[in-house]
Amino acid sequence: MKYFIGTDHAGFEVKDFVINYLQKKGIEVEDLGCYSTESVDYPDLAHKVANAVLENEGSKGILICGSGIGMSLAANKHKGIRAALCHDYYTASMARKHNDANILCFGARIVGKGEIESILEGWLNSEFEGGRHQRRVEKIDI
Ligand SMILES: O=C(CO)[C@H](O)[C@H](O)[C@H](O)COP(=O)(O)O
Repeated sequence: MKYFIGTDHAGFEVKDFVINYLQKKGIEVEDLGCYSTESVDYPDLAHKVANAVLENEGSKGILICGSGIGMSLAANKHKGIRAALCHDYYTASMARKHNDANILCFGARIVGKGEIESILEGWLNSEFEGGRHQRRVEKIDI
């Protein structure tokens, strides 16, 4: 399973923390930017990660901005992307179990590193449950 990660300037400082966390679990991660705290526009990174996920079957993405809102809005413009803005273990877990989300978004100005670990755990420990949720997920794309 490969992950693509992207942040804007607000998310830049936690990016390495997330990458290290995933790599320690043996997960391959490709960093698509940004590469400094210089101000950038979150949609540019959201579109980059969304396209990478769509082009690489079975891959997933992580997008981090200040609130996580802008990243999720932009990524969800792509057909086939289900980007979930998560705040804790429960929301991250449900995003995988019920929504089969393929991009995890969170806000670096909202959650600290302890909560980020919980979000990543909730996401990584949870699998899509299918069944009635499959039907509902299929109704998302129009
Ligand atoms: O997109 C966002 C809000 O929906 C993100 O939180 C951005 O990181 C934020 O808007 C960036 O704000 P800044 O004042 O330009 O740092």
